[in-house]
Amino acid sequence: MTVRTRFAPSPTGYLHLGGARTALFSWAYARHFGGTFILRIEDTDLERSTPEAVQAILDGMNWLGLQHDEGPFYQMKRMDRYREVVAQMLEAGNAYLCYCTPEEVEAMRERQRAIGEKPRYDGTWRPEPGKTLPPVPEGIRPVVRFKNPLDGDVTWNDVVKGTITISNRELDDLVIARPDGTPTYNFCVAVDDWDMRITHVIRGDDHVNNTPRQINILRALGAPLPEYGHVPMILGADGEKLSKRHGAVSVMEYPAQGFLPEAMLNYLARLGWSHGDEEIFSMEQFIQWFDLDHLSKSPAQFNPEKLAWLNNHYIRQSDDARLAALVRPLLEKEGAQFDGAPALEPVIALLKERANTINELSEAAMLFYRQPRPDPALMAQHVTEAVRPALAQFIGQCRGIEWNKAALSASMKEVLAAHKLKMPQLAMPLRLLVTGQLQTPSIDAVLELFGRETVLARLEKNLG
Ligand SMILES: Nc1ncnc2c1ncn2[C@@H]1O[C@H](COP(=O)(O)OP(=O)(O)OP(=O)(O)O)[C@@H](O)[C@H]1O
Repeated sequence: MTVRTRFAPSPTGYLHLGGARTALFSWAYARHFGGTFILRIEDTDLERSTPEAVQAILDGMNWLGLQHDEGPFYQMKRMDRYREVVAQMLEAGNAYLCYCTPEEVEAMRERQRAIGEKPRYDGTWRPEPGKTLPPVPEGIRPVVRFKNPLDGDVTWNDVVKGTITISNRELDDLVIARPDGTPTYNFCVAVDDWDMRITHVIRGDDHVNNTPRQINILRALGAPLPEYGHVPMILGADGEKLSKRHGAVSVMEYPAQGFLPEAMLNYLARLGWSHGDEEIFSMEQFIQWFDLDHLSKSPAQFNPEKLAWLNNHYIRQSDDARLAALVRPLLEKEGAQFDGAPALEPVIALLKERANTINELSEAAMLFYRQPRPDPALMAQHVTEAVRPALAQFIGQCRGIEWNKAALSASMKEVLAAHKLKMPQLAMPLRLLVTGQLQTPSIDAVLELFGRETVLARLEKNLG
């Protein structure tokens, strides 16, 4: 059997980390078994679905590299198929027309609530052998209801949660088509999973309540049942379920903030799944390891610090050319001047250790691409009369040394010894004069990158 999994978001907003993590598990399960991963857009909620949200989902999946093998299938394009199945179910007696108005259904529920019963459809229009149905009222367009079994249980062996049993008495005769003929959610999902030959439905556990309804519909259709695995929810830092309606951030905010897709994937993979103590792994490794046995049964909370830590790891691992290509447009936006400035790649190499995001890397790199404007108060504090002679000697030595980190460091040490100063007394004014700021990576490395002519020009200009 070929494993076939699907991710089935509704385009009622962007893709957030909770949905993306669930998509990742579904994708990885298919990849692990050399199976097929299907993308299905559940766009039947016409009021809330938008083309922009569809695009946002596709963009998010694409950024993460969660390529689908089939689809995207759009439910709105499958209406004829749903109507066909509704007709078949009516024909087979698995569904029936119900002429109750919404007001009558509400009144029915009120009565049940009043006597302390769980509100449910009372079966007025449900055909049973020997039962006489009420006369069909004039001018009412009926809904179609599914003839849910009255007794017994629905049991499935959830691949994440273990055995789950729901009594059929808990389940109403679900409306599967509205008065205008449009099909409803659980019905469409069941037909789709059947038609798309889904073998494993891996989805968030917010869907557990839908599963017995879908199983009953699939059974009535004579369709094979997929395995179901309900993965725990991802909670936001506030402990609430991440949700579009609850202000969760779009996956696409993360590239904008300077996160790398491999860091995000690694982070998401560990949200609710583990392989021993492994924290850092590639997607190839993840696909090889991924199974449904090591999923956590409790919700996982989003932890921005851990994501930042992983991003820093992947930034350090990335080659400088790739990082430079990501950083350059950000620098350009900040008005960076590249003429006569150090090449970007060695700058990246110097700074990437400490950057948690590409944006931080870009901010740090600006040091090399703007004119320094040392603050006069800081100048007065650091460029004192006591250090000026030392600076003058250093400038003099700069002409005669080889221009590299080791030679610069040796030259500075010589100046310190001659003037009985400590390193910060020379390094701080040098930083201020050459870069305009006090916080930089090690001064010898910074000076090396700027190059002899720029360093001397800036020292001479800013020393006045
Ligand atoms: N916070 C979450 N954690 C894990 N999975 C989630 C989360 N929110 C949604 N999912 C899962 O993502 C998949 C796609 O969901 P869908 O796009 O329909 O979101 P939704 O359930 O409408 O979410 P929302 O509550 O944000 O509107 C489903 O399998 C759903 O269970």
